[in-house]
Amino acid sequence: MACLPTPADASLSSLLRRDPDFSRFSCGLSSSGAGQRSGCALLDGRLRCRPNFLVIGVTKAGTTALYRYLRQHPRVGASAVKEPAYFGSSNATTLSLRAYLALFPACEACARGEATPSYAWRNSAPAAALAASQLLGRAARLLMLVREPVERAASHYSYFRRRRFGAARNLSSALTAALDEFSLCAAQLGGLWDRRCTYRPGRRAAALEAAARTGTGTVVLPTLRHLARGRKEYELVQAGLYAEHLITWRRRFDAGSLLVLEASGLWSDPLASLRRVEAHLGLPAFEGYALLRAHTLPAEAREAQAAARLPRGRPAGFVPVAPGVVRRQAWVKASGSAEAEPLETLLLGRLRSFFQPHNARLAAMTGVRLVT
Ligand SMILES: Nc1ncnc2c1ncn2[C@@H]1O[C@H](COP(=O)(O)OS(=O)(=O)O)[C@@H](OP(=O)(O)O)[C@H]1O
Repeated sequence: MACLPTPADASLSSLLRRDPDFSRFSCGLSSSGAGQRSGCALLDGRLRCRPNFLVIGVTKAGTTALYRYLRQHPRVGASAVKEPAYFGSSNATTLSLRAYLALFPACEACARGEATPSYAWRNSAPAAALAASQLLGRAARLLMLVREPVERAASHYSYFRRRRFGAARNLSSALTAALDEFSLCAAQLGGLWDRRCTYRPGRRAAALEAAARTGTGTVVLPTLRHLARGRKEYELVQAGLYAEHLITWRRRFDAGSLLVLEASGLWSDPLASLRRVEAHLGLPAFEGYALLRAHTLPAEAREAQAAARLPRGRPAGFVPVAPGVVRRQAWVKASGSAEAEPLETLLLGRLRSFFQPHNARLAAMTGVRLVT
């Protein structure tokens, strides 16, 4: 009887190793051909089904809206909570497999899935991709929403501010700190850019330091040491390195498993995006979506909506909003005041040259073009 394979890389797969239900569930799957196809098996006498799709990210690119749309489709069994954050986590609060599977309806013929926007890009992304491929199989479907990275970072920063994460006083200083950290990391690890700076740069710094102490490695500048403290500002830029994250996830899943969608497309023409999602998940087209409105829209966007000729029956939240309008909205929110916080030309130039090669790689890999 073939069960889930033993993880090849034990250090990455502690989640899989420490939960005995993994082997029991996977053996149950393997014992019946039908179960294997549907991804459902008996676990302690109850039918449990693994997800067969994941919305892996990215944070602040409209994942809540996509999850809410998917919940409406009659053939989708979405998880009972939006962000179980099951894969990749190694702390004690991680859900057990049993609790995770209990989030999904035991519908053998439906597409079951969840949306955890941090799967794609966090330091734990390589571990999450491996664990997800081991539970779901390499042919599972993945969806990743991307958003112009500066706009995304501004939205993310406004969330940090509300939660009092990070030390930066405003969006500009947060982004400056993040860019400085990346430059330092890249400079110390060699070359203008180094993929090793994408995940756990602090760990790299500590390893280099240890090597330097024993005389076998490079001396690390003290300035890089603070990366080991996992500063939140770093995440503002880290999450926007979409091509790097794609490479990480593509390594673990079949070619064609991953669909990348642009957030602004989901917002401006949700039905067109949802048709692509349905096709990717092998679902029939659903005609009954209740279209969601944007959570918040700035006054300019509301005026633009009012002035626009709306297609009959389409709610106002879905009129395309000019990129500049959305961008200003994010900056207003990030600054926490009614006044927009314009980013200085110098900083914008730095951000553009930082993200440009990443955006170009994303375009080459997926055809999705983001202009910073
Ligand atoms: N329909 C529509 N139109 C315009 N904007 C929309 C829409 N749906 C979601 N959003 C914006 O998406 C941002 C939230 O993204 P997420 O749901 O992925 O956030 S989270 O990671 O789950 O916290 C958040 O962006 P900001 O407003 O810039 O913060 C939402 O306003």
